[in-house]
Amino acid sequence: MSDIEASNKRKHDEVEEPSLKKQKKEKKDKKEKKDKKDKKEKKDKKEKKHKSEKDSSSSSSSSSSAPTGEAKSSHGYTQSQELTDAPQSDIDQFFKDNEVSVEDPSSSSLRPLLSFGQLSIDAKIQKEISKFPKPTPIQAVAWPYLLSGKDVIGVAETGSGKTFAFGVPAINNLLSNGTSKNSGIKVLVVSPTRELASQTYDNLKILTDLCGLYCCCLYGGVPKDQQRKDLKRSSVIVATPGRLLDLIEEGSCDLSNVNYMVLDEADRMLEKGFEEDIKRIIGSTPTKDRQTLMFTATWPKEVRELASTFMTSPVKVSIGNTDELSANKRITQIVEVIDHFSKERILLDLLKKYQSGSKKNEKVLIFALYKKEATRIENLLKRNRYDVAAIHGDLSQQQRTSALNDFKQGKTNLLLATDVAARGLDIPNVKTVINLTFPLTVEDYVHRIGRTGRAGQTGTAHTLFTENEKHLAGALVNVLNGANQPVPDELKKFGTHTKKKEHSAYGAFFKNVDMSMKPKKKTFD
Ligand SMILES: Nc1ncnc2c1ncn2[C@@H]1O[C@H](COP(=O)(O)OP(=O)(O)OP(=O)(O)O)[C@@H](O)[C@H]1O
Repeated sequence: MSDIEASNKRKHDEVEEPSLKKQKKEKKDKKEKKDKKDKKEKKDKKEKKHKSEKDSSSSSSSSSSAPTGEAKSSHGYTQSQELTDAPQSDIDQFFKDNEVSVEDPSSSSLRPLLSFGQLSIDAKIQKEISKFPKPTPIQAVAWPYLLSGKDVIGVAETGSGKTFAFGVPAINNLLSNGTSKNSGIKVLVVSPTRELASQTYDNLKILTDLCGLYCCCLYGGVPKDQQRKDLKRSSVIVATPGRLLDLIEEGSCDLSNVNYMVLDEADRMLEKGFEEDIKRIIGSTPTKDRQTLMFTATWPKEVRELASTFMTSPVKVSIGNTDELSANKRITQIVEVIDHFSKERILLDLLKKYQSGSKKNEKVLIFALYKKEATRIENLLKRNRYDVAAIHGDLSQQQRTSALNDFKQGKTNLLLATDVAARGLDIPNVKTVINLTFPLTVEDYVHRIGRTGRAGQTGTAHTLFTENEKHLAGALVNVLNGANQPVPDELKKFGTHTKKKEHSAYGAFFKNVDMSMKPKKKTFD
């Protein structure tokens, strides 16, 4: 199977595709849409004019130095007196310790929140979030900009609290804008997989429940009826693209009131294959006064230009050196170069190593690349009397959900998954990730191993690497070096040539993008 076929196959595992029926309906609606489009174009012209006036009113300079103490107030955010009074040396130290970099076209230089006490938001949300000792760096730096109404690109390592980084301002902004149950959908979070959408929903629901608002989760593989009902009263939705488009096109989901939109795992959502869906979804939200957020742990140059077309003067907040692809440094990475045919025997040896004796009950997550491989390995493990749960695209949604829950709750300590589980999933206490087959990209590798070592913990990732993946050896060596991990000689033998990642839309002609450039605006019907 070619890489492209495999990649497309994988995407089918992960994202709900709009149905054929819908495509027919689309044709029928085309004429109607054209009439609407003419009207909309007129409206958009006016909005564009308004936006470019807004953009040009802000300076285009950018800064990555620690902001100074002057009290700031904009769009409902006022810097607390405590933060204003904090010595500049504390702010400088925070920037240094956490390798923070901020590129802010409007030079608003908002100080990071060094404690929850410096955050002035709704008391109920404040109380809930204060169950943690302090904001994580991405929360500390992004919150002031998000509460100020800025578009933000947030890049920080796996397991660093990005969900609340975008979730807390989302719900607080709803409250400060006086949102009620009848205000329509105001907040939209788009996620690449059903499991991640559901997890993000669980997190946001904690906050909306506290505030008397409703949140709902839209994904495929389950009936639509309940989702249609939930949509009627929800202010916040978390959705996978396919089901969301289905519900938009049948008229059950109206995004025209959305003013806060998040692309979670943004680089994945902007990849070819999802790009068209994302354009259609964004095209259903208002262009004017929409705050747009992109969050991820990996931000390849290839997607940055496309991202900028959806955003207005975004502030880019990075924790760590995010210009280079980098992995969480608390994860011990072991890479073993092996012969393809010895994989299964080595896997059984690794399970003895990572799940026996005092480690008997430790959670291990195994990644395979294809559904067929996952099924074959699941059978192998069962034959060897391992109690293994599995998540991949050949299983029903009910089977996927119950496998993940069993693993989360520790009912089973071994989970076998395809890349459907690579991004975002926050599973407590995964001690070891085994990459049985290397993923298609090194970005996916960083996300896969990020299922361990979350929220300040440590973990181990053991990766089997074969000659079939030698074109990724150079990029993997860079990730290992960046995290001070040993590089096996056998890996170096493949050479350290790094194959440039091609964007399927821009191909070999892709240009690296200057983030200080003014965004170009595209309008979608
Ligand atoms: N301020 C905080 N202090 C400590 N833990 C936190 C804090 N905020 C969130 N967490 C916890 O950290 C864990 C990881 O958070 P989250 O899932 O949001 O990570 P992420 O950065 O989105 O990871 P990924 O890149 O894999 O999607 C969660 O269990 C979450 O509850």
